[in-house]
Amino acid sequence: MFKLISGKAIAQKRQENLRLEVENLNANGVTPSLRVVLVGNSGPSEIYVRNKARRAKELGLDFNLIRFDETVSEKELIEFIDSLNHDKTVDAILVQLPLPQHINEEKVVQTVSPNKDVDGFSPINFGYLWQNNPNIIPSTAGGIMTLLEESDITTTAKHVVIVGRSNIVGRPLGALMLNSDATVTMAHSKTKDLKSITKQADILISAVGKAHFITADMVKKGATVIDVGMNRDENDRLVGDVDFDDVSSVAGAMTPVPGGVGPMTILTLMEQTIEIAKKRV
Ligand SMILES: NC(=O)C1=CN([C@@H]2O[C@H](COP(=O)(O)OP(=O)(O)OC[C@H]3O[C@@H](n4cnc5c(N)ncnc54)[C@H](OP(=O)(O)O)[C@@H]3O)[C@@H](O)[C@H]2O)C=CC1
Ligand SMILES: Nc1nc(=O)c2c([nH]1)NC[C@@H]1CN(c3ccc(C(=O)N[C@@H](CCC(=O)O)C(=O)O)cc3)C=[N+]21
Ligand SMILES: [Mg+2]
Repeated sequence: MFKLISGKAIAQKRQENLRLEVENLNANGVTPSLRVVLVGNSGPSEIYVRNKARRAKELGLDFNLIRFDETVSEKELIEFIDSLNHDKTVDAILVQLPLPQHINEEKVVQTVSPNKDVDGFSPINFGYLWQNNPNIIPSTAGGIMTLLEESDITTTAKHVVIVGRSNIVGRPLGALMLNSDATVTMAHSKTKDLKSITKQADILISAVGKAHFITADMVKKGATVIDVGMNRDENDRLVGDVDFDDVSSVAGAMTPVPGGVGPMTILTLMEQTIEIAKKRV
């Protein structure tokens, strides 16, 4: 038995409730507002921005994308973020990553006020998460937890293997899985004999950024496989990290790309923007 997990369908279903919450806030004179800062351009960031703008519009959020040229100075960027921190009409701030080489990413992330840090990347929110006392959490990791919940896939006592340890995906997901009583293994580019580790996973999550990276020989029969990757293949098609046709013959459940984790990331971002805005009522 094989189950295709549609993040798209789950996100659509939950968005209906969100719309009602926004109506409720509107009745109280509050329109949740989100500001997205994008420096230069990268493929995955452009997809993210486009889809966020669409969902925000459907929900009636006050959404604004602020683009900076790749050559913007660190100082100018930080001053701009600080102006958003002080703007009372702004609930939530998201700075798209990665940033260009000449800009210190840590410094920029630390500039975002923890109260408006809808990505959950600020050290305060990251710390809360790792103390099992989460406040605002990173959207992709949060979206994956919702996706599993909605698919009745439990995490307690499961062996969860996460490939990738970035601050955006792998690390926060490791914390959430640990908080949810999974036994967690985090693998990365220095991991020895990766296949022997991924083969142990009841739930395997790939956040590497390489097309066809996960193949059937790396997956235990019946395992759940979650594909975070956003890559272009040889034919310039959008694909994940998982070799879908190969792995679907052994996995028990799997997310597609597109239509898997991506829509859940956006849903979670919208949910958290609305949560922050509720504090204004
Ligand atoms: N769908 C969504 O909502 C989202 C999708 N993405 C996509 O997910 C992918 C990962 O993103 P992100 O976490 O930002 O990427 P990063 O490049 O920051 O991290 C990649 C991770 O993969 C590890 N890695 C690289 N090569 C190997 C290897 N051969 N074996 C094992 N591990 C390896 C790296 O290890 P090391 O740390 O040792 O370098 C690193 O930890 C990208 O395709 C991105 O576009 C990202 C965010 C959201
Ligand atoms: N601060 C920050 N936070 C992030 O969460 C972040 C980031 N920077 N930088 C870029 C990556 C990438 N990312 C995506 C989110 C959703 C889709 C998405 O909507 N995917 C659709 C694509 C469908 C399509 O339009 O083709 C899907 O998978 O179905 C893609 C990529 C978030 N990231
Ligand atoms: Mg940099």
